[in-house]
Amino acid sequence: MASVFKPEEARFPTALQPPVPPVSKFKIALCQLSVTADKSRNIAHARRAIEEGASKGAQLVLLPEIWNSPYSNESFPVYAEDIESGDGAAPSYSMLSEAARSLKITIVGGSIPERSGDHLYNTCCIFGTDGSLKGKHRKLHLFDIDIPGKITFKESKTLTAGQQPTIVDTDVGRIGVGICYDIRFQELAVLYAARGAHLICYPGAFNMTTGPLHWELLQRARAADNQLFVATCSPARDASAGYIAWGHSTLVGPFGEVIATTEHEEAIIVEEIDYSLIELRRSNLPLQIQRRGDLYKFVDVQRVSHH
Ligand SMILES: NC(=O)CC(=O)C(=O)O
Repeated sequence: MASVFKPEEARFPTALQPPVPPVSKFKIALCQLSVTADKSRNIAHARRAIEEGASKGAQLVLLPEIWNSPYSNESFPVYAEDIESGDGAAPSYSMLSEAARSLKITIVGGSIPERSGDHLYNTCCIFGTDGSLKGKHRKLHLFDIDIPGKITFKESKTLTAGQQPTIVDTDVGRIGVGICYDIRFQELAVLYAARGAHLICYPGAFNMTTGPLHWELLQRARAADNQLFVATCSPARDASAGYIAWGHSTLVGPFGEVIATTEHEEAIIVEEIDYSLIELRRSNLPLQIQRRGDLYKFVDVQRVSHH
C-alpha cells in the first residue's frame, strides 16, 4: 500500500538507500493515447494499448493524464468516477484493474477525474499484477496558471488538491507518482528519492506554451538531480481540442539522459529500464553523501496568496 507521510517528514526528508528492486531490468510501455469525448471508446482504446504494450514485453504500463475525458473543467464532473464506491460505476478504474490482473502487469493508470463525496480530484490509480489497487495519487499541485494571450487554466475551479505524496512498492520497483504540474515541484521528487524510489512516473499533459520549453527540461532535471528514472506519459495532441496537449512522452535515465521519446501523435513506446544504472550514476557522482543538508534545511514559509 501507499506509504503515509507525516508533514514533518515531508519537510525534512532523510536519505534512504533504495531497496534492492525485485527486478533489475524490465520493459516499460508509455501509451500516448488519443482522447475523445466518447468515454467508452477511450476506455476500450486504452485497454487495447495496454495489451499491445504487454504483448511487446512491458511489465509496467503508464497511461496519460486524463485519458478517459477531455481535459476541461466542464468535462471533469461529467466523466468523473467514484472509485471508492465499488458498485461497478467506475468503468475506467475497473478496466485498469482487470487489465493488470489478466495481463499480470503493473499499471500506473495515468489519471482520471475522481469523484469523492462533494469533491473532484485528478487521480492516478496504481495496480499490482493481481489487479489490486496499490496506491492512489491525487494531484497535489493544481494547474492554475495565467500566461495572458497564451494559456489560462484554473483546475481549482472544479478540482480539489490531494494531500498525500504517493510511493508504492511494486513488482517492478519502488515508484513515486506525480501528476503533470506536480513535476514542477522539485521537493516532491527529492522526497521520493529520499524514500528510496527507483522511478518516478508523471502522467502529464503539458501544453503548447509550456511544453516546448519546460516538459523535457523538468523531466531531465528531476532525474539528474535525484539520480533515478523518470517516465512521463501525455495524451496525443488534438489540434481541435480546447486544451492542446504537447505530447512527447519520454523516459529519462538517472544521468538525465533521454532514453526514449516520441513526437505528438499517438504512440506506444516500449523501452528497457535498467536499475543498475542508478547505482552506477550514484557512484560516479555521489551527490547523496556530498549534499550539504546542514546548510539548506527546508523552512516553513507562509504561503503567499495571489488574487
Ligand atoms: N497541465 C498541467 O498540469 C501542467 C502544465 O501544463 C504546465 O505545468 O505547464
